[in-house]
Amino acid sequence: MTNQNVVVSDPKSAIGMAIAVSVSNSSFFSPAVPKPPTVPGGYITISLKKLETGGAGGAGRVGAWVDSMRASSPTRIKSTPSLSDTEALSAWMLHHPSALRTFEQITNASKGKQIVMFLDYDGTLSPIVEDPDQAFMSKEMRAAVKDVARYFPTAIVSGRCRDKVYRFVKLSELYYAGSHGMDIKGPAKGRKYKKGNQSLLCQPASEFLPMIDEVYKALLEKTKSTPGAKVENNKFCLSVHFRCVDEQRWTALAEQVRLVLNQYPKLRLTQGRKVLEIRPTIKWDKGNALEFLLESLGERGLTQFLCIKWISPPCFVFHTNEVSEKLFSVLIIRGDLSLLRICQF
Ligand SMILES: O=P(O)(O)OC[C@H]1O[C@H](O[C@H]2O[C@H](CO)[C@@H](O)[C@H](O)[C@H]2O)[C@H](O)[C@@H](O)[C@@H]1O
Repeated sequence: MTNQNVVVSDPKSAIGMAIAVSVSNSSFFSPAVPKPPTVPGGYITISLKKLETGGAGGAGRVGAWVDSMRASSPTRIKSTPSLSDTEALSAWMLHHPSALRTFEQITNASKGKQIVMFLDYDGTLSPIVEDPDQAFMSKEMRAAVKDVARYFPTAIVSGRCRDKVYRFVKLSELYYAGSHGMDIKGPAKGRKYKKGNQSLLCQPASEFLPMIDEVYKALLEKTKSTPGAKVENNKFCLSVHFRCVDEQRWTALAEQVRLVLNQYPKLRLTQGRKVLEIRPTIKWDKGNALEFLLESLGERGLTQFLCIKWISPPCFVFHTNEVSEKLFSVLIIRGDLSLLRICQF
């Protein structure tokens, strides 16, 4: 597994990095990068879609938004997977070799590296629920994360407001990157990875705070006539949830959002799971947050990393930061080890 050149491409997958890899002994990996299908007991990751905002021509644009809203499949656990789900899973597994058979290679690649753990929150540490304020994590999950953080620097990278994620997770020894990576803070507790007394803080979109606040109020007002719509203030970005909105009203909701956003060309719209996300146009996302955290760990004397990202669907991705990086990833669907697969992102 040598000479793998890693290119960080688009900011998505649940924690924000899609990575293209060229691998010399490519037989180890499958060439394409299909998304894992919906699997029994699992979730599907919805690709981030950049949706145009600003300018005229509202009707066509709203239509495109609504198409995209429809295309974002529900992420609830399916109790009875359909035949096509099962077929899609089998086809996907065929192209993704079992990680169990190459486990030695995986552990060899981790030798001499600092393991760093990156975790998503919604749909990974907590189940997807209708009310975003009720997305609690279980005691068991908290204990598991606490355990991991005893051994490796551990970060939670989320689209949510950092304080809110902290209130859910309640572990002061972790790194938190909220607002899609635009609000990063180092551990309040534990000096192991700290530089002197300095606590790490990075907020590259702080100039947008007043604008986000203003747009939050405008969206609250504009969408109040849409039953089920919920606007969430994530500090440096906003979410308009439509999980509980009747599909008949999605067009009206998209139009309400468009009317507000038309006044703010410095904001852009993206889409998550049953949610429209409004963010500053700055070139900063979860991938940048991940790189920033690795750099800052580097300044603290740690250099060779093996990053493990745990994303939705529950998945571990291993990523080293060696020059001409070696990268491979392993996808594990919770609860079924036979689904531990090598993937290429
Ligand atoms: O990029 P992420 O870290 O995955 O954040 C995306 C959104 O996550 C949260 O919403 C999602 O989870 C909710 C609770 O389970 C669910 O109700 C919602 O439908 C999901 O989209 C969060 O509340 C949003 O602000 C984030 O944009």
